[in-house]
Amino acid sequence: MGPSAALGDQRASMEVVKDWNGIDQVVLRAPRGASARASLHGGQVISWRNGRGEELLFTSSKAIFRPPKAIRGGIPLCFPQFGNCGSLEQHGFARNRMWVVEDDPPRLRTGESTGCVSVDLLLRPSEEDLKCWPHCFEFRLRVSLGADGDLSMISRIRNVDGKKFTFSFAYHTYLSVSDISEVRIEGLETLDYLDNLCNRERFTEQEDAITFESEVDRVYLGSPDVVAVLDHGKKQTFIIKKEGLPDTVVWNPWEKKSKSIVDFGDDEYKQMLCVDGAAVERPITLRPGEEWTGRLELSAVPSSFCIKNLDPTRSI
Ligand SMILES: O=P(O)(O)OC[C@H]1O[C@H](O)[C@H](O)[C@@H](O)[C@@H]1O
Repeated sequence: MGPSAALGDQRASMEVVKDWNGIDQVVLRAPRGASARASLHGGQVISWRNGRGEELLFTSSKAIFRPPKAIRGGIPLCFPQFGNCGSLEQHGFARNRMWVVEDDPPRLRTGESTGCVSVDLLLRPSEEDLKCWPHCFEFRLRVSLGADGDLSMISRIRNVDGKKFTFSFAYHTYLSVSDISEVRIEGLETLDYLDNLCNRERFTEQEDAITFESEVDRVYLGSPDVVAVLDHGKKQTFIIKKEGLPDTVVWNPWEKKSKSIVDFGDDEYKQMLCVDGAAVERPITLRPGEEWTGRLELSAVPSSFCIKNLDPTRSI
């Protein structure tokens, strides 16, 4: 074993394993030890670990890892509907379907970085899906890990139908936090938001930073493409960068709602916070042959690396 291997260095790798229900999971490993795991159930990233092996995403101890239930945790994909504003089941069906690995996907735009290891997943509608949402689409998801352990996700949704269709979308990202009372979000101050707890009424954020003392369920509108989630307990900051996704959803169910969610522990709201790059207020319309791209990039850095070092105008 060479000296670098002794320090935990390894080659980037991708491996397909079975979970305890026999469902395939794709495990990505970056050279300095970071890893990510995506289940073909929902095309859902269910784990993202840093180079020290620490889990950065929350998954409930009561999560059910079998269709037709979505997995409570990780990064469910809400498509073609976010929430319950529409005729479909809550958050659409993509998170409950079996995806496939695509070995030879169409190329991304030139110049797009794809990390040091990645996997491409694909969802096409089934006959049943077409009965409730009669639109032919191809949803391609690339999940990548950078050499530094950053997690990036690129969603490409293509209209392969003969007529236009409209959808909403979210990367419903369950971040793992030390304690919700130790967490604040920077980057959403002064924005307007729709409050799901008040019939989606529109308000303007008055706080300098968002902190948590009760249930929160909001869609921040026209949010910047870089938002920071500071966790004082872990002295760690999540940097969330997005592209093609105008809104940011913030959700914590708090005590009472937690007790009503069957696949969620009564006290688990303390260890999680959902901050989603999303397109909710203005759904996306694709004409036949058109494709939409929405990107999300997550990094976890020591909090001493302050948000002021970030340039919100830099695209990902
Ligand atoms: O329980 P789920 O269907 O996974 O939804 C969990 C939550 O997702 C989003 O954050 C919505 O804004 C919430 O209203 C919803 O409660």
